[in-house]
Amino acid sequence: MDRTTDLVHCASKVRDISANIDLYRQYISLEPEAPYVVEDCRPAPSWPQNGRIEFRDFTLRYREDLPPALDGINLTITPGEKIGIVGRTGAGKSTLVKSLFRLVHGTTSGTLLVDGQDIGAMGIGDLRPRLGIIPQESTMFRGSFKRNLDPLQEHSIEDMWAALIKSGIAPKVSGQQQLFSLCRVLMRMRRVIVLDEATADVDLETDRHMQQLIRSEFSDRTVLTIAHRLETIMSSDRIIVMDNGRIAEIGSPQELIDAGGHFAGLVKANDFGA
Ligand SMILES: Nc1ncnc2c1ncn2[C@@H]1O[C@H](COP(=O)(O)OP(=O)(O)OP(=O)(O)O)[C@@H](O)[C@H]1O
Repeated sequence: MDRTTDLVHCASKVRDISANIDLYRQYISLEPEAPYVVEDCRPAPSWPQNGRIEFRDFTLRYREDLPPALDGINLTITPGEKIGIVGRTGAGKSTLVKSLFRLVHGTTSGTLLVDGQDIGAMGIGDLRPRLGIIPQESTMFRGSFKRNLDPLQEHSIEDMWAALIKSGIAPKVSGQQQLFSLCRVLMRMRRVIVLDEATADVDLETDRHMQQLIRSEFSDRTVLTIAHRLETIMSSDRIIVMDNGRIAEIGSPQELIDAGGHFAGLVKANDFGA
């Protein structure tokens, strides 16, 4: 009986050890994060001043054996432009915006410039904090409300209150976390702001409130929006339709409606009318 117990004990130990080995293998196979700062390629403290984005023949593969998730993207977004991004699932929408933050691990070719600066050459510590993002799922961590809102402690309490009041976070019952992310972005007011399905989980009223705020507060900022609801991006200056890692359609909403392609189909299906 004792031997059986010993055997069971041993078997469970072996299972634990092999699970740890698997975990260790996963850790050592993780790609190292890019350098935080590259001394000879540091942007000016005021960068980016305008918010011009240029993808030049930009290709990204998550793995060598996979087809490109972005395939030869050539795109110039002018300062202050509002860009809506749509496309089927897996079309490359998230990869496109995450590339701006270098949040995707993979191999790239071509260049991605923000205000003339090659973002692939600089450290991620000089890149990521200079751009704004409202992701689909906001990160909250243990700590005070203020610490969550301003983790780097860059802002005054007045700035924080101004952002909180503008966002209308207090009386809202739904979308609190998204409004919290909006507050963070409102406090920092970066030149380039990305909304990656930011309002997918909020109700229509909160979505409209956020869009209205983005239009008024970020009127001179470059804003890229991947939208769950078509309504969210109908007032964009230009719409990009992604398909299979490529830009399939690009133009103003009306131009794309007139062209009668994928976007026009979406508009019709959503009963927006031409
Ligand atoms: N971490 C990853 N590793 C490998 N392939 C990935 C990874 N993330 C995305 N892909 C692939 O890259 C392509 C583009 O994905 P991406 O998430 O950018 O599309 P999407 O248009 O944002 O889709 P969705 O609307 O579903 O979010 C897809 O073929 C997807 O399967």
